[in-house]
Amino acid sequence: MSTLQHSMEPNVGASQLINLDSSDSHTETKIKIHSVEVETSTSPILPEFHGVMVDHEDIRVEPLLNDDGGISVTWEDLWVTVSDIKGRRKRIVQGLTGYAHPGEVLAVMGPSGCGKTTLLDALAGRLGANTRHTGDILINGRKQALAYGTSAYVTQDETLIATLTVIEAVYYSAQFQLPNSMSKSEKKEIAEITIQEMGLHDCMNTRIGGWGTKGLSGGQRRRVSICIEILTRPKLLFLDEPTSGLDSAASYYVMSRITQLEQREGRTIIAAIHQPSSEVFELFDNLCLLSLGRVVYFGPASATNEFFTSNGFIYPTLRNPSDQFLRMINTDFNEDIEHGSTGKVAKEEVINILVTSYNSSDSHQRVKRQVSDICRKGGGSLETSRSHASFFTQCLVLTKRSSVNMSRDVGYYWLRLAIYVTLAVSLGTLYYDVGTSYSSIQPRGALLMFIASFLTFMAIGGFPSFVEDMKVFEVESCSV
Ligand SMILES: Nc1ncnc2c1ncn2[C@@H]1O[C@H](COP(=O)(O)OP(=O)(O)OP(=O)(O)O)[C@@H](O)[C@H]1O
Repeated sequence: MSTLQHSMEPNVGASQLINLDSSDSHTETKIKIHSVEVETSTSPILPEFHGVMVDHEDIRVEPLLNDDGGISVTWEDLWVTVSDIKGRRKRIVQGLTGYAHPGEVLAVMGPSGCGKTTLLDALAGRLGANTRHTGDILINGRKQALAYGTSAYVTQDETLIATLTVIEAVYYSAQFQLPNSMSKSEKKEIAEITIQEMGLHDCMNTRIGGWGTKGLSGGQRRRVSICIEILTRPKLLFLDEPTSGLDSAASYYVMSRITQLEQREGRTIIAAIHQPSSEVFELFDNLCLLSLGRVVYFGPASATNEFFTSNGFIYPTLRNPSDQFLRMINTDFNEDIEHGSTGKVAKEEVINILVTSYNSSDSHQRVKRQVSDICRKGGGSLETSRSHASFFTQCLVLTKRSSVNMSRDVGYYWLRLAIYVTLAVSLGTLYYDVGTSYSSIQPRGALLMFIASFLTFMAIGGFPSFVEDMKVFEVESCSV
């Protein structure tokens, strides 16, 4: 047993390095705190932890209240179904219960198609029209909508304007997301700092690129998307595959910068992630492991290994743990898994064993307790509204951005301009001096008809660009 010497600030997140004074050796040890369950007569808010006697082995600090305006999200018995073309309903996620605290990263992991994105969409209120959900999704213990700018969602697919440079894309976004009370230079500074935080300073002036034009690499584009979403410093951040397309070093740097922000600003982060390296995995506070839409495990990420081992699934210690347990619960490929007591078992059986074990485990009871505690105690009051740029500024910035985009798109703008000029000269020559007599009515009518039909057909050529713009509009209108 040791004494927790360090007093924690109210807005400090759960993953903090604190000094622990070991009473017997008098040596200072740095430990990472995941969560603490301490029963005291005082409030369990973090600042009350002065001098509490806690177990050295597994100290867990779980802030139950967030008076600093942090956001706790809970979901209880969440089911999401989707209707197929025959009208039958297919279950995508089945009876999920969990929570995400301010100052913590919750990683949602599982094989492809297990329902990670669907869970994020349900929590963010972005489910599609053909999906239905039941169960409670609560923000700080209440059913409430989040104000503008308090949450952000980085989707799996990037919707960026290919012709813009990195700084332009982020700065334009800053101009219409950040409030009018900020000066242009402040907005630019925030854009530049955010770009630097995501390690993109070397390619600030590189065009994003896209179909037909090479620009940023896939991983860099991913980071630009993250930059744009974190500009408003949202309290709740959903990240769908933030590290896809990144090499392991870049994944680590991106995730560690995101977690630094989360610790500094008491942000709640829920990230669906495919295959993190061991180092990235260590950055997660809690893990929600899904398979076939069911929870296989929910709890501290650091205790996942123990959960699998206690259920008879042992994997080599020197391998990346997430690779190992994701392989065990992936039903897309047939492979029997070594099970301690019964020899080899099929993947479906592995999942059944794990789901049954989790449902009857202490971890599951702890999650339920946490959810009901959060719901009972609620949380700090949420911001009712955050200001953003006025309608007029938004129109101005979007018009400017659109003009820059079009002027850089040779096919869309300059080629058309050349065609129009050529056509105007040709038609002008053909119909030059048609006169003003009755006989000139017919050539005038023909000219008008030709111009009208030509412009209509030319407008169809702009359709692909319009579709791209609509994608950007959809993403931006969801976040603004
Ligand atoms: N709107 C929808 N209509 C039909 N099926 C859907 C819909 N949304 C999700 N699904 C199905 O639900 C399952 C889970 O999809 P989801 O995108 O949540 O998986 P995921 O775990 O995020 O996968 P990945 O890691 O490959 O992105 C998939 O089989 C998918 O086809």
